[in-house]
Amino acid sequence: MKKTIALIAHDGKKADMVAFVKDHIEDLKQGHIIATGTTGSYIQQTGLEVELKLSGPMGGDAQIAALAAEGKVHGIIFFRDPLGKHAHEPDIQMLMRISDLYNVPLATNVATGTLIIKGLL
Ligand SMILES: O=C(CO)COP(=O)(O)O
Repeated sequence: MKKTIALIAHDGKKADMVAFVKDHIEDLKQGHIIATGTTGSYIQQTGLEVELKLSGPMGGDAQIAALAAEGKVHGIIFFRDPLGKHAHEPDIQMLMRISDLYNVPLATNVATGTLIIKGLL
């Protein structure tokens, strides 16, 4: 069964996410990739197949959290912008809480994101 990996990046980190996807595209092709809407539309430009959820501020983080709670997401790579402020901060915290509650690996930077890919794909 393919592992489902969620990719999410705040605006200040979207370029980093695209570079990360390009660096790991062959590994990522082994999984089922989902992403929040805007992040996903950038990732699609790399040629990687991505299932798009809603944009983060419109509920995309919450959708991914719900899937994680149902055991349908096996790893989350979430490049947060430590300098940004977000109207949907409660959703972001909820996603992180759910990943801890259900023991779903969640990476917040390139180094740990690489470990998730190497461990799961
Ligand atoms: O806001 C986000 C995560 O909290 C990301 O959402 P987008 O990928 O739609 O920009």
